Amino acid sequence: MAGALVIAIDGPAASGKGTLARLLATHYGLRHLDTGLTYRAVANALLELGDELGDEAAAIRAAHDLDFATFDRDHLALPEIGEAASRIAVMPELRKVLVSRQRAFAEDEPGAVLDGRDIGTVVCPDAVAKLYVIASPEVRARRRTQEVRARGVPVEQAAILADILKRDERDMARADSPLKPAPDAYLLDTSELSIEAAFRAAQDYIDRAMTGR
Ligand SMILES: Nc1ncnc2c1ncn2[C@@H]1O[C@H](COP(=O)(O)OP(=O)(O)O)[C@@H](O)[C@H]1O
Ligand SMILES: Nc1ccn([C@@H]2O[C@H](COP(=O)(O)OP(=O)(O)O)[C@@H](O)[C@H]2O)c(=O)n1
Repeated sequence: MAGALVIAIDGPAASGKGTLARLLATHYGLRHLDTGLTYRAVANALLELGDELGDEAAAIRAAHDLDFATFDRDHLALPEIGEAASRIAVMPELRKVLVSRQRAFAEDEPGAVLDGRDIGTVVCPDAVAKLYVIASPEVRARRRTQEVRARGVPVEQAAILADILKRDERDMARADSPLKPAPDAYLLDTSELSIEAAFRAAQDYIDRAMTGR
């Protein structure tokens, strides 16, 4: 993996991880993987097969079959799939399969930006830069509500807030790879920042991390 440059971005639901990851990948000429989509796609496969969400063997088969290049982002963005994703994300053997595939993606040249919940702590602990992105629950619920409505799905902000809080709690409380900042992560609160300002703050930190300053 000599030379692969990896940027890890973690944080709670709708904090702005994916937005930053896409912008940073373009800026640094890296590939991007939204690891949340991998959990959402497995959950979606189980729902489509009519399988129980608790069937770990079926989840593992779906994880092996995933094509990381062709996620149906619009469909996977539905709130009920996010909820189902966080329920299957507690399964240790499923996580092993997805983590191994995510790591392989990260290690390909020239490197990549990965965003999720356990990138800096588990998937890529040696990443050159680690960001932990947060925003207040109210701000996150407002942004996510606008985003889902823009996709043509009518949702109530109160329901989105409840979904976000429930998922955060489950993601932070699970035994395997809980959501938490890596000890060496840079904390970025985007509550009061525009996308542009958040990007500049992230870029400034990453430039310093890459030059060892
Ligand atoms: N700093 C920001 N200011 C305003 N809106 C933002 C900001 N960062 C992200 N958003 C918007 O908030 C929503 C959630 O962001 P996203 O990057 O998808 O979060 P995550 O990947 O953490 O779930 C998106 O609609 C995105 O455009
Ligand atoms: N690296 C990751 C990424 C997502 N997940 C799980 O997948 C769910 C959906 O992740 P996501 O990143 O698509 O969610 P949002 O932050 O976009 O709402 C999360 O609530 C987690 O339970 C995980 O466990 N580990």
